[in-house]
Amino acid sequence: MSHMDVGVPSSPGKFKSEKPHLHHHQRFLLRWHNYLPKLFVWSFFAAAVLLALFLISPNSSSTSSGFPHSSFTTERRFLRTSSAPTWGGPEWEKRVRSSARIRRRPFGISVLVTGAAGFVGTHVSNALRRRGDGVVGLDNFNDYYEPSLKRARQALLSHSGIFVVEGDINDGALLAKLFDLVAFTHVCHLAAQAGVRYAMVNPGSYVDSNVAGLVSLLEAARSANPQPAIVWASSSSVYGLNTQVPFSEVHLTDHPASLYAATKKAGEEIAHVYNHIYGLSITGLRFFTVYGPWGRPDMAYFFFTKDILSGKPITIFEGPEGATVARDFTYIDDIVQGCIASLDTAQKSTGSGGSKKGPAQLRVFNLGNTSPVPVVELVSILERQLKVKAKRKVVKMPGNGDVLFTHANISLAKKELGYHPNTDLQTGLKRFVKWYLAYYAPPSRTYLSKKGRSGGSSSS
Ligand SMILES: O=C(O)[C@H]1O[C@H](OP(=O)(O)OP(=O)(O)OC[C@H]2O[C@@H](n3ccc(=O)[nH]c3=O)[C@H](O)[C@@H]2O)[C@H](O)[C@@H](O)[C@H]1O
Repeated sequence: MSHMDVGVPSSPGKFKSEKPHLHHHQRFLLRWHNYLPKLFVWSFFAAAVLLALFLISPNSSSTSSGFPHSSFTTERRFLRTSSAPTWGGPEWEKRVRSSARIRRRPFGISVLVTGAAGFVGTHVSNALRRRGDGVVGLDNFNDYYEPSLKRARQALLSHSGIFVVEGDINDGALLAKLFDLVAFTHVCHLAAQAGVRYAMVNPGSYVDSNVAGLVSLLEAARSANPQPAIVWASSSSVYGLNTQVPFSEVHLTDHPASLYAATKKAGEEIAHVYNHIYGLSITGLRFFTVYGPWGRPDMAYFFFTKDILSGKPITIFEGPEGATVARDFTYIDDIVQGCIASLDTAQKSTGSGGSKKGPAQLRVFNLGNTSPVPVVELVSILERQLKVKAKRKVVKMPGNGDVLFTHANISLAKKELGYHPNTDLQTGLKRFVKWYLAYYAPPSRTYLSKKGRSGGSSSS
């Protein structure tokens, strides 16, 4: 029976006289029948609002650097990776093998580059390919920062004939498959959860990538036959609260100031274990604040550029009693030079079948620029390059894991790797700004529309 048949009022009171003819349970049912459409509409509306809030949450509560203003509690605990990473199948295997093929005989190497769609990963992969080495990339394309930038880097690599496998370093089956398909001579392990301050927002992601992910990678490498030599990204942050300058590899690294630093330090200890037990040849590189074209939007030089151009204030940290905060900013090409020299000088691993046949090489190098620059000076250089005055807001450095200064002693890398950084901050930032303006095309309306297209925020 429809409500039309029984004359259920369209508005209360209109057909009041008909109501008493109905039994109590009928009236109850009719009332519900009447409310159901409304209930449905309101439920639908509430669900839509919740969904919209969920979808916009990563950007709406973020600063340019991508972190929530209001609190450091975890607003989004897990990073999203590419929707459905798929691997396997004859076509996929063909692409992996073809990308790994060495074009430079007899000395070429075949390298698995993890984090290949990342900043350093892209540059290293390209440099290897340019000289004819085999390169296969691996990246999970997570949304720590705008995935569109990672996709653009992937397109660049694809243009050079490099295949980037979509997958996670924690996927042991995928790693085993890759080592099964290709006898990689080297792994350049650059996949990591980067960023010092974000460790207070999403600590779990540091453990997942920098500890569990590293172990997963080393497990696959020690089981591979032949075992590859490993070169991997540690960090200048392991020096933590060390006050001896310049930072040397012989200094203690027992006082990390952030969880990021602690996971990198843990990585160095884990490397020692895999070298000791399984004979893996391992080289850890302590990178000092790497910057340049195709860089990371979560880093200060990058989001300062964005904010200066859009007229937003930038926050510059200062130490206690106005102490200067400084970094040994290192240009990407110099870092690439150090990575490639490390790959070229890496000795073979000595293990096979899960046990070592003799001692293997274990190294750690600083890769810095050796000339720290105050952050205020970095801002002045950017102002000159961009021809826009920054709206500076100087604040006391919050207790967020940052250290006051970094300064690399690079004599060991000079001696063992022939490492000679030759790009000063002025020159390097000029190249970065040129790339940035071309990529985002500010400050015209094109900039705004492109920004929207690429996801807008420079959050991770
Ligand atoms: O060498 C490393 O091992 C690390 O280098 C990088 O960390 P950092 O040296 O901290 O770089 P970055 O964030 O660009 O801050 C630069 C400066 O700006 C200051 N800073 C920062 C933010 C801000 O709002 N204001 C400010 O003054 C800040 O206090 C600092 O003095 C990598 O991100 C990290 O992944 C790791 O690789």
